[in-house]
Amino acid sequence: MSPTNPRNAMNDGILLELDRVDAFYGAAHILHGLSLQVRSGERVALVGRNGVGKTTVVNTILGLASLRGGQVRVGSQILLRPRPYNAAQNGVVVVPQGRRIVANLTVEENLLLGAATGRPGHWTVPRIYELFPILQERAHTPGTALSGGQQQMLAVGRALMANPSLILLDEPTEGLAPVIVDQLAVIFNQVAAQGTALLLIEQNMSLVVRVAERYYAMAKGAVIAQGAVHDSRESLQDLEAHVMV
Ligand SMILES: Nc1ncnc2c1ncn2[C@@H]1O[C@H](COP(=O)(O)OP(=O)(O)OP(=O)(O)O)[C@@H](O)[C@H]1O
Repeated sequence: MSPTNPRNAMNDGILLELDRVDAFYGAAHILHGLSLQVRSGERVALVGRNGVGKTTVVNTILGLASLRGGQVRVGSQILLRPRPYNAAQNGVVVVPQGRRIVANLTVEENLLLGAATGRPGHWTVPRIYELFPILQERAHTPGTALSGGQQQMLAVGRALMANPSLILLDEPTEGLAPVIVDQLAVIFNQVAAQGTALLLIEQNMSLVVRVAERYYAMAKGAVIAQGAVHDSRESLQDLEAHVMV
């Protein structure tokens, strides 16, 4: 994309683009000329060891880390100073690390929070309950009374309620049992098949090879490798080399 030609920017299928981004927390320089792109309907993984800056990518998009070089684009909007609401307004929704379920709201109320942007689309409460029947069973339970895996399903359901074009998933399987990770792999593929693009930040490469079609690998605040992902042993080994400590 040429940043000087906004007319082309409208219809090129790019949902998210970081272009040579430098981002900081105070004086701490975390992202160094980082570029990545997600297009309509893509399933992209962002991988790398602890502390390389993956969550800072999300925080930069949300304006929670300071963007001091390069630019961020969400949907057709180029953001020189991103604010937390810009992403959701442009169809890019985050499932944050740690899930952040609202404690004093029920499961259903947490889901309805996700619809606050008012974007119309496929996803409604009944459709979320079809995807996650356990959430319907527990609809009137406080959200934080759910198990870790169920809270992750609620966080994904809440994000879908915004009818996003792209969901950013920040380490969605952290701390979850393998059987729950398997269920989430199926769910993420169903969501993608319905047309929503995914940016999956993950340390569990067995999940990445089942969900993603291409990847970016980060080290020290920059992208150091990128390529295709296949559901194969070779691809798994290739990806694991980027996250092994
Ligand atoms: N609010 C903050 N202020 C200053 N430095 C921070 C802040 N948050 C994170 N950092 C630092 O920024 C760097 C990148 O952190 P970040 O959370 O983006 O990494 P990550 O790749 O997401 O790691 P993890 O997998 O552990 O979440 C780390 O060195 C971290 O200590």
